Amino acid sequence: MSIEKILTAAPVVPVVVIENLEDAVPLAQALFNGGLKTLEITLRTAIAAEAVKLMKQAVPDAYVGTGTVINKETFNASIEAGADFMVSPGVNDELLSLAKETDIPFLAGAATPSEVMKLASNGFKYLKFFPAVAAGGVPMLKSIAGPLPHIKFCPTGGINLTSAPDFLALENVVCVGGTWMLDKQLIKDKNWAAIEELARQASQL
Ligand SMILES: O=C(O)C(=O)C[C@H](O)[C@H](O)COP(=O)(O)O
Repeated sequence: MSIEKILTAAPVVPVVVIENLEDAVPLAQALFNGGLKTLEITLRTAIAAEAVKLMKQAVPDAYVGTGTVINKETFNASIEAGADFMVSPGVNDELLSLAKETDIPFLAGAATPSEVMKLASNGFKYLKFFPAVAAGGVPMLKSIAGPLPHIKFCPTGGINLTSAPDFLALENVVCVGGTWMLDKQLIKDKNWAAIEELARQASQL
């Protein structure tokens, strides 16, 4: 499986924080049925790895990956959970060497030209641009495309339904990450139909 295929399956990658394990499957189904084929599950909660396993079983056609992969522990937890891909908000040398040892696609994060260049020299062609809005948003990505047009990004961080199209219009953007379709109150109410509708809206961008 290539990171390109995973990132181009839909225009938006939902960045999911699972607070209750019982929400994992209906949430994944709602997102997938709404057209969001690639799901990033952040390893920020203790149950996240278990959630990834359940989601993969219940929605086998989705690409279910892990987010917040920041060290060896989260890297290994991702492998153990059977993640289809991994996402890091940045990168460090430990993660770089771990990523080379696995076939699981690894989406590393960068926020500056130097970070992009370092990852490009390590063979990365697709990167997470994080934190997208805080790090300069659309103008920053346009500037990076000047000297580094071959690197493609999934900008994430501060993007919403209104701003997503401006990012998606850029040549060097393949998809955006976001949380706006994961409305906390709707999840609390277990209103999966409404989440599916928000996902559908996002998938049609
Ligand atoms: O957990 C990680 O590894 C992250 O990189 C953080 C997420 O990408 C942001 O939490 C996105 O959240 P929004 O700003 O609401 O779009």
